[in-house]
This record gives sequence, C-alpha cells and structure tokens, in this order.
Amino acid sequence: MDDAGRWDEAIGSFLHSYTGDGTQIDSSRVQPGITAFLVRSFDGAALQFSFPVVVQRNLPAEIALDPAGADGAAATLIERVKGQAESVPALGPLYGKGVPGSQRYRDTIEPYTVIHSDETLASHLWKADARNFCDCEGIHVILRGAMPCPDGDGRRQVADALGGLADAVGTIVEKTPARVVDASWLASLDQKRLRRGLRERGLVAFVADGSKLARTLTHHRCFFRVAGPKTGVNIPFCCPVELDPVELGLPASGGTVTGLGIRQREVLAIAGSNAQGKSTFLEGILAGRDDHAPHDGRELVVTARGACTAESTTMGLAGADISMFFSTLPPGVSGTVRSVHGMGSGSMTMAWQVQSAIARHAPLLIIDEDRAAPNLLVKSCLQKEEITPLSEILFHDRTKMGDTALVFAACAMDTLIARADRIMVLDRHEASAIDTGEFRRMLAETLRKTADGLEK
Ligand SMILES: Nc1ncnc2c1ncn2[C@@H]1O[C@H](COP(=O)(O)OP(=O)(O)OP(=O)(O)O)[C@@H](O)[C@H]1O
Repeated sequence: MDDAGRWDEAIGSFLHSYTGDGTQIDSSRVQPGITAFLVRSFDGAALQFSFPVVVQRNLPAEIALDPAGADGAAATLIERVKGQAESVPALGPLYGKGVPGSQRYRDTIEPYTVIHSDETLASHLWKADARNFCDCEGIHVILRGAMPCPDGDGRRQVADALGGLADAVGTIVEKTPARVVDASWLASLDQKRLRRGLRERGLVAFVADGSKLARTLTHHRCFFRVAGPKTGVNIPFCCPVELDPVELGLPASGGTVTGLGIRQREVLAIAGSNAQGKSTFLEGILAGRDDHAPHDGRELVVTARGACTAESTTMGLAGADISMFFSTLPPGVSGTVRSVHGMGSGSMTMAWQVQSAIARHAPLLIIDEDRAAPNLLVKSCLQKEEITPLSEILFHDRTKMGDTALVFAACAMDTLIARADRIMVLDRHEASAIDTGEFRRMLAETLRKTADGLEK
C-alpha cells in the first residue's frame, strides 16, 4: 500500500472507531479529503492532521444567556487549550512537538484575542469561527497540527496520539468552570449590541475610556487588526472633555461606559506631531468592526459595519468615477472623469476609493496621512484648476461627503485639519482637543508669517 493509502486508512479507522470519554470525533462532518486529513508534510518529517471533534457539554444551557455571545465562550475555551499546550504532553501534536523544524506548526497555539470578525481574518490560526463554535450539542473544534512521522506502519501510534489529543482537549473543555467563559460571552454580546445600537445614537463608532489600542505584532499576527495587546507601556485612551464624551449602557453585562463617540457625517481630525499614536488610533477604530476578548484592550471599541479606508495605491481602473476631485482627465488614461479606464495614479485611485465609499453610503471613511496621496488632500500652488482636493471640498461643498463620516490622521496637512468639525490632538499617546476656530487662527498666523518670509 502506498503512503497516502496507508495514512488514509489510519485516519479513516481512527475517526470511525474512536469513542473518547465525552469527546466524540464528529464523523458526520468528515468528508474524505475535506474536513479531515492525515498527510505527510512536504519535507517528510511530520504527519500533518486535521479532524473535527465535538466535546459534549451544553454550555448555552449552563450559561443561559443569548446564544449570540457563544463565540466568546468558544474563543476562551480554545485559548485555554492553547495555554496548556506546552505543559500537557498529550497536546503536543497541536504544535508539532518533536517534529524537526516544528516552529512552522506553532500557528495553532498562537494566542488570539479576536472573538469574531465578519471578514476572513487570520485563517491560519486556531480560533472561534464557523468551524470552531459552541451550541447546545457541544463545543465543536477542528483539531489540527503535526506529529513526528512514525517508522514502519505506525497506525496504532497515530491513532493513540490523535485519541490522546482529543481526550486532552475534551478534558480541558469539560473542566473549565462556566464562570470562566461567562465574561467573554458577555463581552461578545456587549460588543454586538453596542455596535447595533450605534446608529440610533447618531454614532458610527465608539472608543471607550480605558481602551488600550497599541499592539505588538508577531510572526503569526503580523498586522494590527489581528495582533494582541502591546506588551510594556500601553497608554489607555481617555476622551477629552472638550470632545463631549458620551456615556453608553453596557447592554449585556450592565453598568455604563464613557468614551469618544464618532458622530454620523462628522469630520474628525486626529492630529499631532510625529509618532504620537495617530495611526494606532485609526487602526483601533477599524478594529472596532470585530469583537474582542476581554483583556484585548479593544473590547469596548465598536465601529459600524461598512467602515472603510482610502489610500494611495496604483491599480488598473475600469469605469472608475473620480469626478468629485477631477474635472478633466490627464493624458494616459481614457474615458471620462465619471468612467476612467487605464492605470490609475496614486491620487486617482484614492479619489475612486473615496467616491466609492460615499456612493455606497459607507458610515465611516478613514484616511491616514501616512498612506494617502497628499495632492488629493490639500492644495498646492502647482496644482491645476481641474483638481479639487479634499480640504477644498470640505470647505466649499460638504454635501459631497453624503452620509459618510470622515476620520483622518494628519500632522503636516494643516489646511485639511482646519476643515474638520472636531480636532483631537495626540501628544505622547494622550488625547486632548483643540477648538477648530483657535486652530484656524493659529494656522492663518503661521501661513501669513510663512508668506512674509517667502517675499523677503
Ligand atoms: N496608546 C499607546 N500606548 C503606547 N504606545 C503607543 C500608543 N499608541 C501608539 N503607540 C506606539 O507609538 C508608536 C507610534 O505610533 P503611531 O505609528 O500610531 O504614531 P503616528 O502618530 O501615526 O506616527 P507618524 O506621525 O510617524 O505617522 C508605535 O510604536 C505605537 O505602537
């Protein structure tokens, strides 16, 4: 029998014969080659596996809360298993223990603090999602990992290792007290309900006081939205009184929370000098589209679904409408300003992204100066008449923003900041506010002095 056939048979007989104590291989969800596999790794050093397990425990009945928060419980249970993976020998196959070069299998036990995202985030990590969830039948998880390739036949060895793993996971899940998963169940419900309630409060996002937005990126969680809390100094957010903090009731866990409410259709500037935390704040708002576990630091940041970004990039445009910013087309692209075809420049592509967001009534658009086309945001003396940058649009024709609120981070774009409705300033990662009238006066004074200096 060839290798593939031998391992197929091993996992097949294992999946159909295994009956653990309270833990069952979910053979109803096993479709050969799709939901369960046991294969030799590309370097021949390991057997990689994946198979579904149901741990029989009716958590929804024990917790007696709205089942919508069950993803919080699944997330907590998975993190508890990960937390014990390196001390419980039977959990070794989860991260390829004993396999040469096992680093590459450690993604399974990488901690993860996002409970739920509507988008496909971090699909390489083990986390609560459509395949790892809990309902009244039990806690459903997909166990995957790698084990050293046995010499010779090894079917018994494989079956013992996988059975031991399923048992060890089952034991942890069964023994976890309900009160441990209660907090994340409530946190999940709070976030879902707060997000749903934003619209009726006239808000598109809310950042609670005490939120810790800074992140530490790791090899397996290498971008902001999936990354865990920053280790070391992580200064909590506190909404300045000048920005009228709002108070919201926590719908599931009770009590109230205060923080910054970002209003529908407003333009909010996040201003400040270099490296004061502006991008981190914007990323935090974007992360509010997901639900986070307690202790993530973003568990009381909620943002309306549909919030999006616009940035400068180069891409092919096919029928893009950029007429809000461009009144004629430069050479090199074809069509009209309402339907551009060809390779878009940085500012054209960003213009199209802004307009698309407004056209689909995105509740919130986020722009970071770091990633933006400056010539789409502020006016320059060389700029042709046929271009109207965003600062001019906000000044002369705010209705063009439609229903979409705008939050942007800026340091150098003074003339854009001057057009905001509210200005929050970050200084050493702490928030304060500056009155827009005062900012405009300061800016006018600075520009006058600059002009005087140029004419001397
Ligand atoms: N609240 C915070 N507590 C601790 N560290 C923070 C906080 N916010 C941001 N940081 C850290 O400060 C550094 C700079 O943050 P960030 O890139 O957000 O600043 P910025 O104002 O956007 O910078 P630039 O003006 O250069 O674009 C990063 O290392 C970030 O992790």
